[in-house]
Amino acid sequence: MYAVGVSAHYSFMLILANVKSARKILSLSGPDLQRLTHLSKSDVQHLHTAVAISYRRHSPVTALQVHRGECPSLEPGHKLSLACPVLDALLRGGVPLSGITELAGESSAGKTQFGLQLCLSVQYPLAYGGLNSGAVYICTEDSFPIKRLRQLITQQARLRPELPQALIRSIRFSDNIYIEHAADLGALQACVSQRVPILLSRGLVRLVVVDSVAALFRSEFQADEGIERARHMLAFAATLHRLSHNYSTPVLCINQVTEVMDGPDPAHCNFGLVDNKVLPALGMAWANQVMVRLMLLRLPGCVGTGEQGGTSAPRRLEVVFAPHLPRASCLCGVWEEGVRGLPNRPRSVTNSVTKRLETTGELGLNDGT
Ligand SMILES: Nc1ncnc2c1ncn2[C@@H]1O[C@H](COP(=O)(O)OP(=O)(O)OP(=O)(O)O)[C@@H](O)[C@H]1O
Repeated sequence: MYAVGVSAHYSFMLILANVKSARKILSLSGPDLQRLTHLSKSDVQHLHTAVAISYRRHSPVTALQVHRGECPSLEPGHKLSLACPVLDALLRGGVPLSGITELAGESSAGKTQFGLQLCLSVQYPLAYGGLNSGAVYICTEDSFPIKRLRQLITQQARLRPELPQALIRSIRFSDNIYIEHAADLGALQACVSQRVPILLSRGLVRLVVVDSVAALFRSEFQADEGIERARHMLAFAATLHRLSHNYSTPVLCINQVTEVMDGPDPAHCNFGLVDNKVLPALGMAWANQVMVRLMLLRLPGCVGTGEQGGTSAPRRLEVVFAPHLPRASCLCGVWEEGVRGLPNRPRSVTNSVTKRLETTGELGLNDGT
């Protein structure tokens, strides 16, 4: 199919030359197109320009415009808030609007809790760190934790007391979260390449969460099918990148971890080895597709800064790599009302836990914030 603006004469010559798509026109050089269609040089130039213009989604933005903040569609500097000042400080504002952000961690580390919290945070107006839109949550493994989501919604006023309470009451959080289940890789690829773009293009969502990315790639390939697995993984990541960049939408991929059996390897340190024990799943092929890699590690003991005096197992959220962040970490916990970072030195950490965390060096890790 040709672009709007291609005249009947050009169409006739193109059909005769068996050039039947805009992609083919753009991939042929001027002289090649001239030779095949017998059009003049200026006609071919006009044809190339007409096809390129009608297929270009947005007009180009110069670096100067971005620098001056004259491109509102790019929302310069805006990030999706994690709904907690400590966590936002660690990530310098929150999750970036373009590129893949990965959150890896062991089972029960609290990865899904982060994903759910972002699905609520994205629904707030820009002024409160949201994107004024909904979220799509793609489950590949477990069923969607709907009860926990309902609980988090009812607890929003406690999690975010600084926000106008009327605003919190006015948002119909559960109406703006679209849940997808993908049981195999084919279903996952169909979901991200067919259904998710529709939600994004209609402005219904501006956050994509994949929970988890490792499950299907791990289960559908044997150990000797590494190349095939990498091929599928790159195709999947390319689709996510395209969606993220076209719609300026954060993509959060939750990942599992693998235990390192053969001792510490310094090469692993840059890719997420926490305490020389675990590494995010899916290897280097996947790591190269990720822009921001975060690790969540559950620590022993308990901390208590829950709104109603509740306690939580402490966690450490660590920036493993990101182009705009130093390697840093902070302590956090999961309470009934959601996930919260703990200020630099949490006063409410019980004495024994404080001692244990101090001896293991877990406290005072807010080095980069
Ligand atoms: N209502 C709640 N109140 C307090 N803490 C909770 C609540 N619900 C969940 N949690 C905490 O969150 C943990 C589970 O977190 P989550 O389901 O996000 O783990 P996960 O990292 O996604 O694990 P998996 O990889 O197994 O899915 C629980 O162990 C608990 O510590």
